[in-house]
Amino acid sequence: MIKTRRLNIRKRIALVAHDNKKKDLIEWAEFNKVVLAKHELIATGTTGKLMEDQLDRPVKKLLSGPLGGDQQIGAMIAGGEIDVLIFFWDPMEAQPHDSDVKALLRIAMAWNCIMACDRSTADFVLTSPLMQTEYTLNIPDYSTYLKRKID
Ligand SMILES: O=C(CO)COP(=O)(O)O
Repeated sequence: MIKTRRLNIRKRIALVAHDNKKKDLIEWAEFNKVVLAKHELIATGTTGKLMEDQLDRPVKKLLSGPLGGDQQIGAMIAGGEIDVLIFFWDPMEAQPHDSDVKALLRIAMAWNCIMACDRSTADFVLTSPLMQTEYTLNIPDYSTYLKRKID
């Protein structure tokens, strides 16, 4: 049986950016302010504060990334509480919480979460007609894998 998840028209978008990428995310969010206004925003602590100031609207702020915010977003993805992840991670600088960053990227892949890690992909995601409709997301079927683990 194929498992699916129904995404509403109003998507729950998680926003996360590393320090060297925060300026990029702010500019991107300002450019896309009108579209973003139609959706619910969730973010790691510092990113969320910057987004609130820039967009002049409430953003659900979690802990700062290095203090557990990345893990909170990952848990929300696994729990079906995030529809889209916009994660501007820094490819040029190692982070003290690299293991959390990797875990977030991994769990997003594991759940087939819509994800963009740079401005061009984020633009393509946000302008997709699927953002303006309900959407049925297929959840990968790991039952064979799980069965193999139990056998
Ligand atoms: O570190 C982050 C993502 O890995 C982002 O966290 P902040 O938004 O709290 O800076």
